[in-house]
Amino acid sequence: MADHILVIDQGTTSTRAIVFDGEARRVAIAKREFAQHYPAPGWVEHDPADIWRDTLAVAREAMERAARPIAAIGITNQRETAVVWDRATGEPIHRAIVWQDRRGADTCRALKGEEATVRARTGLLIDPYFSATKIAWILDNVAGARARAERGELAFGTIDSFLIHRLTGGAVHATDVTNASRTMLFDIHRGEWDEELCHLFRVPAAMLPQVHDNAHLYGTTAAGLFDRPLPIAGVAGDQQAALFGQACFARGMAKSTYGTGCFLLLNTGEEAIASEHRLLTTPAWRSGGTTTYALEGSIFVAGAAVKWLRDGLGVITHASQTDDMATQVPDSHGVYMVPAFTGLGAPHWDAQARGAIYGLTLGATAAHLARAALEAVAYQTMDLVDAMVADGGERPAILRVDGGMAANDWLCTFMAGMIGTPVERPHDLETTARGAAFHAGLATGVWSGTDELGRLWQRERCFEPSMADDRRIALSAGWHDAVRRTLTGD
Ligand SMILES: Nc1ncnc2c1ncn2[C@@H]1O[C@H](COP(=O)(O)OP(=O)(O)O)[C@@H](O)[C@H]1O
Ligand SMILES: O=P(O)(O)OC[C@H](O)CO
Repeated sequence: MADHILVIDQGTTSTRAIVFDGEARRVAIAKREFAQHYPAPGWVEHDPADIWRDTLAVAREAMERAARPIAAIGITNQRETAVVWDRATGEPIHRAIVWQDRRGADTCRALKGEEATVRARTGLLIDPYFSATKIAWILDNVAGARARAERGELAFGTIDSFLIHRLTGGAVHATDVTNASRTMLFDIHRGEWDEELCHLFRVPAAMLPQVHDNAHLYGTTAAGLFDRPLPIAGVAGDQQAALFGQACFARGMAKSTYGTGCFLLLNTGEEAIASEHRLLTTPAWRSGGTTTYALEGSIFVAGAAVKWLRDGLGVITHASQTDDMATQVPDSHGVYMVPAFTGLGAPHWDAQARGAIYGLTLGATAAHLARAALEAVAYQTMDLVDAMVADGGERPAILRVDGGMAANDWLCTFMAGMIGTPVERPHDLETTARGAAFHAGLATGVWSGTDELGRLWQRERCFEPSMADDRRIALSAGWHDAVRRTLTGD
């Protein structure tokens, strides 16, 4: 029996395809980076044609390298990013508006009075990060689009949905519960689209895809795309997929992914905890109609601050150098970096805040800046964990980390110290793709259930907390002072 799973991981800056074997080991990978478009300050767009072209290319390449029969396809993706296409031709009517895009800010500000309702139903805050205002913008700015959408001629989808549509030759318009939950149009308690929210955000319900469990037979790839038609059997937004891929199946387990940004998710079981600290409540997965929920803290800048040290300031040539630089100095010399380059996410949600560096003296060096950039990531993680605990979530006994930046040993050690919890790193840092593979493998009988999947998770290293309390308290106070000075109150 074929037991290999092909996962398409469509991220913000690259599209990857990874083949996993029946032991969830990676046997082949192919990757392509694609163009980012910034048509105006605060706007970010992707061309869906690029995404489709790269998806096909990397999927074919990875399958060829693996040279094994594929049992099923899993899809995981950057969330919230919105595509609107013509149902008749399958052609997008505008470029995709990316999750980082802030053009819906004015609309969101005008609707702030409705926040309590939106929060109660969707688990989200009113923010341009989510899809709803992006869809409305396309309908209002492409000639004739709104009328066509109302007549049912246009379809909306997040990237997973767009890819399912393309892969099935236009036969299927569907998404999964995790992607649906990031639109601001989905009631996470009833598990359905919400007509009133569609009305509020001016998105015709006729445009929306059907919503399914994560492990589900979404459709079969169209003839001619691959050697033979393949079932698409698992779909999840990338951060929820990472929680699943990190085998955080039990309530109280948490993972944090450090890529461009950082996303920390805590499994809260079948309870959808309403946050009082501006965290998001989000479905982690749905199986047999039963939803497991998570509390999510989203930080917009993590690895991006290190990238800025490299590309913006030129003080490093490779991201991994920050590990040695931070080790070289005994402390940050009083330097704090608040990486609010694109505003601050959870728990502050201050869209107008901008990055700041405090405490500079003539003694500050590039090593102190590098250390301050890494420390900021740990401080923000600490703030998220504290907010989750204050919301009634359990303090995670262990934090599992992944993503490119989790390769940084110094960061993992410092983070364990600041949050007072062991930080565990798995062998496979591609946990996002792994999570989608798990869903697809469950749907097709490659794996029997979460007990078996839990046994496939392998620890590479555990970083134990070893920081003295007085040091942690002093650093934390310095960080919070820096954040206070950065917030705009907007
Ligand atoms: N060893 C490292 N130390 C610090 N930062 C790193 C390291 N390796 C990668 N990064 C940062 O992590 C990010 C890359 O992680 P990745 O998971 O590939 O991101 P994404 O999928 O969001 O594009 C980059 O922003 C890079 O600056
Ligand atoms: O593409 P990534 O890995 O940066 O993830 C993006 C998130 O899904 C945005 O919510």
